Amino acid sequence: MFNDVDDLSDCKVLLVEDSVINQKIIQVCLADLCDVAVVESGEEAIEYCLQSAPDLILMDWILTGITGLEACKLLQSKPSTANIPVIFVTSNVGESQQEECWDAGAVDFIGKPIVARTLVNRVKTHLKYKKQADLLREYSYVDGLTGVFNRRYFSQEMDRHYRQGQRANTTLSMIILDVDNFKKYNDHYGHLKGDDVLKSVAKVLKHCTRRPLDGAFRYGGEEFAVLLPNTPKEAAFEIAQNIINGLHQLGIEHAESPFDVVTASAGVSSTHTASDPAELIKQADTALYEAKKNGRNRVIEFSPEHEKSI
Ligand SMILES: Nc1nc2c(ncn2[C@@H]2O[C@H](COP(=O)(O)OP(=O)(O)OP(=O)(O)O)[C@@H](O)[C@H]2O)c(=O)[nH]1
Repeated sequence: MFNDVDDLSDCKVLLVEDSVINQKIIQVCLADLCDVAVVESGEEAIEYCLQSAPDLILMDWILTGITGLEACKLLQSKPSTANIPVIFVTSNVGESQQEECWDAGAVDFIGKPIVARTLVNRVKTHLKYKKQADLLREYSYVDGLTGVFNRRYFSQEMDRHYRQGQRANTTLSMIILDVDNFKKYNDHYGHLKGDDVLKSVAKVLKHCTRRPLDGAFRYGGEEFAVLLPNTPKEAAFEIAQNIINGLHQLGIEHAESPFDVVTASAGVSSTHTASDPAELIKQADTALYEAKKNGRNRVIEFSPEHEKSI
């Protein structure tokens, strides 16, 4: 899992330094290790990090405008930048300055004048830590069998997208999808073949949800969820239909199904009718129940009528 952390060439270090000579020295030292971007002030550093987070920041202490220490504290206070490790590069290495570095949230400091080997080794060590932490976070969010996100991440993403949709006044839609007659499939073909079916479903989901904010999740055993931020229910219905058709067209033999191939059913809901995340999920589930009741291999969009029929 961690074999690829030794290659740091895809890592980006942001150097916050207003001395051109120091910029050049550090860039030359790190040239063979990783990518280095340079900004000259704390304000620019914060703006840069909000656009695209680097893997590590090398921060000068004394800068024009806010100090490096203040910039570090500001970065630590924002959820989207708090994970970026900051190393101070400073000639202020007295005891009280070191205390201030730690208090500001820095992970390390490097004294000036710079010793090339120390700089390279410290940067290498912290980039490796960062890469390992990123990988662990990614793995803890991904379902091991299917490669789509897991249910824990679904809960986080649901909350985040719901709140974002409320703020921006946009519609969040969701799909819940369940493989049809899957117990019979497992009983007939065996559990391993069943696992292959789940992998195929995940592939179709990934193929049909391509916008950057769309997310596909394994919601339960043979149940999947799709979150579609900024997507009206009509468009969500179409995406669900594409998924159902896509799976049907794979033509995976299912001798125990009336369709002869593996199919799935889906329920669609949106914040047009749901007023909180729990209701959004419940409504998609209700619509899925209707799809199963109406013969399977189909998509049903939630309607308040369904609640009366339960
Ligand atoms: N192979 C495999 N099977 C799983 C996994 N998770 C859940 N299942 C199986 O999925 C089946 C779901 O069965 P049911 O809930 O009865 O649903 P169904 O047979 O698909 O029937 P309908 O949903 O009504 O069409 C059970 O047999 C579970 O054991 C998994 O990770 N791999």
